[in-house]
Amino acid sequence: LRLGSTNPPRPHRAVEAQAGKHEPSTATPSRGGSGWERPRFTARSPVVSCRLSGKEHSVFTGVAIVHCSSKGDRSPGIGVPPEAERRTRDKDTTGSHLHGMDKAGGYGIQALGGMLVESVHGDFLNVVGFPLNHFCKQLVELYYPPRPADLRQPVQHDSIPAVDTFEDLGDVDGGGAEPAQRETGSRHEKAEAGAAGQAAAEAECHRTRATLPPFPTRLLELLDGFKLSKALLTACKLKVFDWLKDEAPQKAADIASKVDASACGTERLLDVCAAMGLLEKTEQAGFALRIFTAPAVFQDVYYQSPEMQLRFMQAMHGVAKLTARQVATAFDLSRFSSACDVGGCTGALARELAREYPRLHVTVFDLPDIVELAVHFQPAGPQAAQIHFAAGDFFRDPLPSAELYVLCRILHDWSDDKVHTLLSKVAESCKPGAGLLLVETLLDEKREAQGSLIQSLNMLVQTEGRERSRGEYQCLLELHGFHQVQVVHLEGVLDAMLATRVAP
Ligand SMILES: C[S@@+](CC[C@H](N)C(=O)[O-])C[C@H]1O[C@@H](n2cnc3c(N)ncnc32)[C@H](O)[C@@H]1O
Repeated sequence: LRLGSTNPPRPHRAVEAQAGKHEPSTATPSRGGSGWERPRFTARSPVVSCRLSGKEHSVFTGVAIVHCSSKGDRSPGIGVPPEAERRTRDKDTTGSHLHGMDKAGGYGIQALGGMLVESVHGDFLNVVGFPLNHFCKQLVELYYPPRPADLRQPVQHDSIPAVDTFEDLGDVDGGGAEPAQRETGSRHEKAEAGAAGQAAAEAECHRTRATLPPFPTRLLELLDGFKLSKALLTACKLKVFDWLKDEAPQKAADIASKVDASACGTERLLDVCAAMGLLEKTEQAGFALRIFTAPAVFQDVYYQSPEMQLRFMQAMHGVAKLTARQVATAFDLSRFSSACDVGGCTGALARELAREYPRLHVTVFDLPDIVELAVHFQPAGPQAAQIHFAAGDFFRDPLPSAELYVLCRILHDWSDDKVHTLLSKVAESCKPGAGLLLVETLLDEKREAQGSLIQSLNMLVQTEGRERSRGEYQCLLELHGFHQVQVVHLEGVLDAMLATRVAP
């Protein structure tokens, strides 16, 4: 697929001069019963072209112009105006393919869908469905707020100013807030008026700056993120990482010749990969693949500072509150009188267990710092007397004794070795007949569920863990003496498994 889009519909003089050169050869969609307005051509045309069976097909969609001129507030993703689509289908046998293309926005080309896209003509963000028009207007409001005098004479904003006219907003044609200077009076008068005008403008500028909101850094980070993902896809497509896989560091020029790309472009691409931490760059040796040898440890990732700890707890608390009731009621746990929620964080699940089983006493076991902060998450209520907190490290310290152990979203954080260590500790603490309630997202056996595979990749990037299938968990449980495994799929992504400890 090749996707094309157009940028601002308002003509900039420099671009206007070229208008016509890029006008589409196909007819423009006219206003019909479909609600689409006739687009006005100003500069480049929004063209979607696709290569199918080696043949290039270009389709005029009217995407950006139609939306910008009629609605004014959102530029869409790829969306083919119904009439344009019909025209093209009538003319071309690629109708079904085009139908696929008009869903390109839905495939999320900014994310994994980007893998389908060979190249983008025009503005990537416009193809994605970035609300460019709205965005530009907001920028203008941020940096060029209208003066009271301008507000009295409303400016017709039938469209956004072209992006490349932003620096020129003082120009009347540019549609900005600064009115043009009038040519009146003698040279001397003009010079005086000019100086006074400039002083006033500077004072105005200082005042405006002082009241400006902070620079939108997050927005720029977001844009950088889009660009980084495209750079990464390009590097993968050129097989840069494959060329570096088994070899010593290489100079950009050597890789350029292997991937058949320009030396300068390849060097920039490799620099971006190095900045992302995927390659290592040394001036003498060149670029080498970065080997991730030391997997991250949970605390190092999430608990780097007290602020991060608290933020993580807040996130966990929110998620746990959403799922706690389902977890607590997945099985009948009324035969247990004591439970230990291992890695129970803020105690959100403990509270739901206590509410559901009024004779159950629950100990929440977590790291000392977390237990200390957990007080901030405890609401008053009748369950409070059923819940206690105990601090410790579940790899090193003895676990509180209980008839039921709960491991909710714990094992997926850890490597197989660590999971064995933890399960053997739980098994040691259990008497025969004790229960183990395991809550995780089970990978489907064929590993086809994209969502959980992506989640599994996420676990690897963020921790040393991974998601596992029902079979894998069952093997782990049985290896540690837990049998009679029952599984319940909860609404959403979680699954609950209940197993019973048998006599060793
Ligand atoms: C992913 S959270 C799950 C929290 C909770 N079980 C839930 O499902 O919402 C993992 C929890 O394990 C705790 N944890 C991590 N390493 C630990 C350790 N070595 N000893 C005790 N708790 C630990 C963390 O502090 C955190 O509360």
